[in-house]
Amino acid sequence: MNYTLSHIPERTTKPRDHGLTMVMDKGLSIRQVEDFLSTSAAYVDIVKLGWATSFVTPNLKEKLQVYKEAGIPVYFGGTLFEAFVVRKQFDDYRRLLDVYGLEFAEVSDGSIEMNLDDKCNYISQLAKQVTVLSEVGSKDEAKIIPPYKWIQLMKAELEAGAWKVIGEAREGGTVGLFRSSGEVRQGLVEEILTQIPFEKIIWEAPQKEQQVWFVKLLGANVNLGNISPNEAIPLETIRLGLRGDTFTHFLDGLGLNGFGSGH
Ligand SMILES: O=C(O)[C@H](CS(=O)(=O)O)OP(=O)(O)O
Repeated sequence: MNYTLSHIPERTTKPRDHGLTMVMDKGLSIRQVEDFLSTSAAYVDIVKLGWATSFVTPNLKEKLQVYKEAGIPVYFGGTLFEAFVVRKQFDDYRRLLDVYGLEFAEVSDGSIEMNLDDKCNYISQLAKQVTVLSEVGSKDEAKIIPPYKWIQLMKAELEAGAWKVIGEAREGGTVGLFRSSGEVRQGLVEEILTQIPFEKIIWEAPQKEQQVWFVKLLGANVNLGNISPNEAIPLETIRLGLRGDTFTHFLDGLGLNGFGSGH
């Protein structure tokens, strides 16, 4: 930090097990990645090259090298995994991870139908090779999965070897965990949390109001994903109670009583 400020919520430190910020890169150039990392590397734990953008991104190996030199692991979006699976190219996908030296992979079924046994099988096979993030939830806004089902899927996928489970929201934050308006499906989140430790879940929360909601519910060290590159620093200030949205939320807990009512 640039200067000293007392009473700041405690943050986990890198390499973090929780309190993760997952940024979605949807096609940054190498120069943009260098600029992004020069300001934000300290606040980014893992980067997803969104959906199948890695298929068409130029200079992919060089770009991955830039992230590697910054010590930030990268993985390809779950949609790419699904694109390989529907084409019966799972073995090619496994080889691809090695060719690009990736240490993380996402398993998802947001765009296709996949039964849980098959999904768990993919997770356990990939877990022998890389660290697996598995995503729960559909990209189809008409497909509402009831809370008990989210819990059942998350439990099974963690047991199959996923390091974390990701709650689906897409780039816009309007499906899965959220209503089409972007409002959090609060009952769903609360029910999930009765069964799954919060440290095991990465909540996709691309909108500021969604990030604020989760930080208020679960604290500075909640795992948040699908953060856009230019929102990594703003998110860190939200986590630390240094933006208006969470400023008063943290005061009492930090021993700064009596300032929480807006004066
Ligand atoms: O689900 C996601 O966050 C993304 C991006 S979007 O759905 O295409 O907007 O997909 P993923 O394949 O996990 O990157």
